[in-house]
Amino acid sequence: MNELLLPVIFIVLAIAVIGSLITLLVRGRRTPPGLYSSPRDPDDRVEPGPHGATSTDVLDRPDGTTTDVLVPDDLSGLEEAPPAPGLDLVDPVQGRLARLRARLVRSNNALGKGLLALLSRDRIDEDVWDEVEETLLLADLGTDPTMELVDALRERVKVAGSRDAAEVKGMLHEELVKLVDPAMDRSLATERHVDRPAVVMVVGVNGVGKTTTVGKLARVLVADDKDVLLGAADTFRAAAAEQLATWGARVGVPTVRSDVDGADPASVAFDAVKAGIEQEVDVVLIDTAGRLQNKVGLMDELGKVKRVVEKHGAVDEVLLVLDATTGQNGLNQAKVFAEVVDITGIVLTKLDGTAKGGIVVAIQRSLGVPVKLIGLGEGADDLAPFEAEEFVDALLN
Ligand SMILES: Nc1nc2c(ncn2[C@@H]2O[C@H](COP(=O)(O)OP(=O)(O)OP(=O)(O)O)[C@@H](O)[C@H]2O)c(=O)[nH]1
Repeated sequence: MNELLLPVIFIVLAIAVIGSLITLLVRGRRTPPGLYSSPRDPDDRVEPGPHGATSTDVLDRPDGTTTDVLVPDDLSGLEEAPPAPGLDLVDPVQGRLARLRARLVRSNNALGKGLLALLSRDRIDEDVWDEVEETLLLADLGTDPTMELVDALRERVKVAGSRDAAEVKGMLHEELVKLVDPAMDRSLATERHVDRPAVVMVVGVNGVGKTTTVGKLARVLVADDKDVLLGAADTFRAAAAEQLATWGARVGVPTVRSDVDGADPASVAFDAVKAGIEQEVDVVLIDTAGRLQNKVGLMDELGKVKRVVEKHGAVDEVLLVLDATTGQNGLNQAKVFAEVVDITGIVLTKLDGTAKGGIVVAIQRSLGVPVKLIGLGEGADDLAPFEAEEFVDALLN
């Protein structure tokens, strides 16, 4: 019996040892956590190379010729890549405006304080209403919204017959929220389609913060578990593609760019979306060059970028970036851009540096398009989804 038992034990032990070795070998060959496996799933992350791209590729252009565009490699080559080095941790997006409200309060509370001081005077006569009007106009609220607000408040104060500070503040709060319009749909169309990514184009004049906004938005989307790809269609400014790729690399997002200065932006944008389709990403964000609204050639070029991208399918969002500190000039820019590319949302940057928060209302009114995001600083996570109530709260505190 013992003679039989010994070989059996030996065989069982040998099988166990060989099994363990095979398991270890298979584990060692798996994709490091965080890198793409094929096909992609929402949690995969790309390992950025220099400039955020992982290799160079030559893609077909829509017109059949070729262009040198740096496209992140397709996913197969990433299997053996080392784990990503420390990527940035992104601040949670939920409640960002509440966290950044100190910035708004600092720059805009003179408006709220001024209005409250006027409205809590013992006697509110015509002169006081004139001052209220002036304060609102100075905050760039615009003429029509200012008149509406003054009329509504005048009526309510008369009916209430009250000068109680808390009550007046409550009325002002309600009327301002109405003007900012909480009912507008401020969600970003960044849901992937069945067969292609959502495409977001970012447009605007020079220096308003387009590239910075694309970089910050990439972080917002990554924090929301989305696979993102950036397209550097700002081929005007030499440093723009590098700046964009650096933003992307910080959160493991690849960038499609051209290595030729002054390359055709439509071609780069087309190639970016093509790469996004091939790599099954969720969202492609396209940065475009700053262009003055009165330069017809440049505005035509922007229209072309959008039309060429749309050979892949409709663009989901066209975000117009406006610098809040430029006030009414932003309105003129907005109107011209809206004629060339259908604007679906406004990003209002540099609201941390101006007391003219009223521009939110003016811009929404003149375009009929909601402010979807606001920039409240130069920090990587200083971009917040816009919320009407929270915004008015910050103005009045
Ligand atoms: N204070 C503040 N600065 C900002 C904000 N957004 C962007 N900036 C700064 O604005 C400057 C211009 O930003 P860019 O992103 O390079 O602007 P751009 O529109 O891409 O510029 P061009 O490509 O030249 O048209 C940078 O110094 C940014 O840090 C913001 O919300 N607040």
